[in-house]
Amino acid sequence: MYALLYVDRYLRDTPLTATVPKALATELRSGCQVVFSPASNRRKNVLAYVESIQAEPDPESSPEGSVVDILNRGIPVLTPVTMGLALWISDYYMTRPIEAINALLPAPLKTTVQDIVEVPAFMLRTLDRRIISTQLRRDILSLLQKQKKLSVRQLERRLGKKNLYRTLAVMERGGFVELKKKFSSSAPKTRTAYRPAASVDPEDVRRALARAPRQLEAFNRLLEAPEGHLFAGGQQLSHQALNALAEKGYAEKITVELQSSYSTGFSEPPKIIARLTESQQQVLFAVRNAFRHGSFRTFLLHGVTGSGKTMVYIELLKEVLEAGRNAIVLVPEISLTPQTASRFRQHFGDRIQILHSAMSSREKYEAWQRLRNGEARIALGARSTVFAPLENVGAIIVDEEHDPAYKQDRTPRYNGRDVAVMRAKQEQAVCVLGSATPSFESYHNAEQQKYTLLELPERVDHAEMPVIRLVPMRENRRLTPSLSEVLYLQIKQRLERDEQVILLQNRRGFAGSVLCGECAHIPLCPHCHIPMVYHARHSQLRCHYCGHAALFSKTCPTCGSNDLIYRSSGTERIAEELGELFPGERILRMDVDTTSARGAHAMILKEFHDKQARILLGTQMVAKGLDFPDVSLVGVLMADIGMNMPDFRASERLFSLLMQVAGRAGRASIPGEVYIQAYNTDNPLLAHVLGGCYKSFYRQEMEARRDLHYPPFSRLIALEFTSPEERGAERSADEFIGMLERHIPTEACTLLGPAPAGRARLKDRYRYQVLIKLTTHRLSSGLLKQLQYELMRRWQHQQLSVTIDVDPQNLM
Ligand SMILES: Nc1ncnc2c1ncn2[C@@H]1O[C@H](COP(=O)(O)OP(=O)(O)OP(=O)(O)O)[C@@H](O)[C@H]1O
Ligand SMILES: [Zn+2]
Repeated sequence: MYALLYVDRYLRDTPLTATVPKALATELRSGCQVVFSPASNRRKNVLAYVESIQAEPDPESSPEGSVVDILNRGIPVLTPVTMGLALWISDYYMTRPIEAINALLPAPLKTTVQDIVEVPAFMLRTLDRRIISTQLRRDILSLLQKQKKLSVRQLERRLGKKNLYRTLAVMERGGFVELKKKFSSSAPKTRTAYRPAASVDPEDVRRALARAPRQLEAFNRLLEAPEGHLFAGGQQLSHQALNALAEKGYAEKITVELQSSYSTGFSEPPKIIARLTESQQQVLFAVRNAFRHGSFRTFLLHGVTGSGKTMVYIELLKEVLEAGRNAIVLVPEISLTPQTASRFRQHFGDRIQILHSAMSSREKYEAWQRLRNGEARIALGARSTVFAPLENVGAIIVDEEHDPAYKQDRTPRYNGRDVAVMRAKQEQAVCVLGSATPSFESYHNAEQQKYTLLELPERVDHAEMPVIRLVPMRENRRLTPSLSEVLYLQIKQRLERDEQVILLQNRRGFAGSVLCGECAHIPLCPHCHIPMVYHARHSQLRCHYCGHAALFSKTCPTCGSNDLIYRSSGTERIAEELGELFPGERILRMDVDTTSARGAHAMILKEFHDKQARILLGTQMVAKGLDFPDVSLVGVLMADIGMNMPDFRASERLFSLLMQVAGRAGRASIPGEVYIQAYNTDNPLLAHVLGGCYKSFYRQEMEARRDLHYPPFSRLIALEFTSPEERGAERSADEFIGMLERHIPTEACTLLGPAPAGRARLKDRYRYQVLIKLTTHRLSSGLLKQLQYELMRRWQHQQLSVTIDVDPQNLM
């Protein structure tokens, strides 16, 4: 027998043939993970995946080695559907099948170093020699009896024998051994927390701390902590203050076990929703009918912010589970939307498996196994959750389908949303793409009847859409560099009424750049040649692309002048300005810098949810899915950020950001208002935002896209040529265009470039781009890949790397 295999680290486009020994033949199935032993070097075993099994060898390819062992107890790690997806991805996104396969399996499954064998406790007593039929099995058992636990590697070494997995799996089925994975973090995760000391009277403590405001505040917050304790390092709760409290005996240090896998660190009391609204029911009815029909169909659910899309998903999934089928829910980034995840969890309990990037290897591995063996029936998580090892999937939901986070920015550069549609097709499932601001691609597909459009034009419970107002910054009095008097008064009013405010500034750090008023010098990143961002807290300049950091000095490094101008405020500076305008008010800041610690997002959102703070300031993170009833005001500090980016999707992105953040206001009984500060008030996009109308914006933008043949009127393939040598990057791109033109008719596509990329140099590499616009034809994946390899081979001396990005989301 022969198997066609995709072998790890063998960068090939087609599977290779391997012989299968008789002993393995009955167990081997397609999708199995196996050990491949190449004929050229018998000792160099590699992991591989079985594409298919054949009785006869391929007449064109002779066997290159053999399958010597089967992993994962012979249970295929790829189902026919996920194998099909991997092959589709490698073809559509022009990568190698093994790269796609590796992308869809969790890391712990792709290594055998943690594999261990144990003897189950009872076996130690009841070893029955008659059952242990072979010498090898007896040897294994006697070794294990001495050691109780050995890694598979150790076992192999001691026995001087390799490829024991199949034997071990047979022995495991007989109950003689247990095969496990050992993870370094075997102990449950814990964290130090603080709680008020039991023996003290809060009033005494408050008096004693009258002169230590930080400690006093920390103590007050401990008293109010919902779970009775707080962790250090969260917003403004410094280790120092808490330690001081502990030393004085006012607080106690305790160790708290962190909840595992599904927990996102955010929870809220369940909300009882008696019944769906009329429009929710209509939408549910349409999707449910398609589901009952049992055939593939994709819906685009265009529902305004706060229209109750989540409840529709939940009701649909209830029916899917009842019908005995399974489901997948994709969200852009789970840490940013813990609220959505927790609502699903409330309804489905253990039947849902939440996949979280902050999970440990062990948690990831266990979650994967739970889905593979049917213990959990809904997988919810970010884009890679589309590969969940579930069988018989009946529905796939993609929440906030417009979000660019669905696109993976490394090989394979797939879009989770598009893979979701492909998977639904292969599973004969319904697929629901939901958004208040659908991507143009999806809306166009709906107009073309490829998707079925469903709408939720109103908010639930008669909540009104927020009123949106523009604040032209040139004409308005400013109280600080970033805050107009108008917005200030609005914030003040909300605080007086004890309502909440969300403020958006889509730039982090203190100042986007620092300009010398004397000599006009701007510090640039030495690796990327773009302005370094000033971070006041660490007194550092940082490059936001490569992370390079340098010490900030208050004098200009070239002329020594003290006259430095801080341009383009970031969240850090705005937090400082707000602190001055609203002394004593706690301001939560949410951006990449404040959320790097595990669980930090959830902590900030929880504090805001519990009204321990009334102002939440942040980057685009604050625009995502938050559903807090007391938020009555949303302020955008500078809508101009992102207006003039050289990317044809810049307007679409900004429109959707503004609409999404506006949508956080007035979601319950308190009406919402939105104030948008902008300099460039003529930008037509703003008029559409003020009108709150997606369709009018879509129509207008689509005209421009049609004229310029941009997606959805064409398909784009972006190629990037990078090299430490500028010449190499540019010339190879040129050569590529020449080669491509020789291979394809000119009318098949438009070629743009080569041109330096939006960020022409990143991390010491020069970047040149070529953009292929395909209006009618398709390009064969094989041709482009062949040209790619050819070029990399020819320009090896300049360390050229060429990446192909199909349907690129980011042209910078
Ligand atoms: N039928 C209903 N009756 C009462 N309240 C409801 C109903 N359906 C949903 N809600 C509530 O309405 C609020 C908004 O719902 P949800 O968060 O699902 O909106 P959404 O459409 O996802 O909005 P966004 O696009 O802004 O994320 C939630 O608090 C939800 O609990
Ligand atoms: Zn840099």
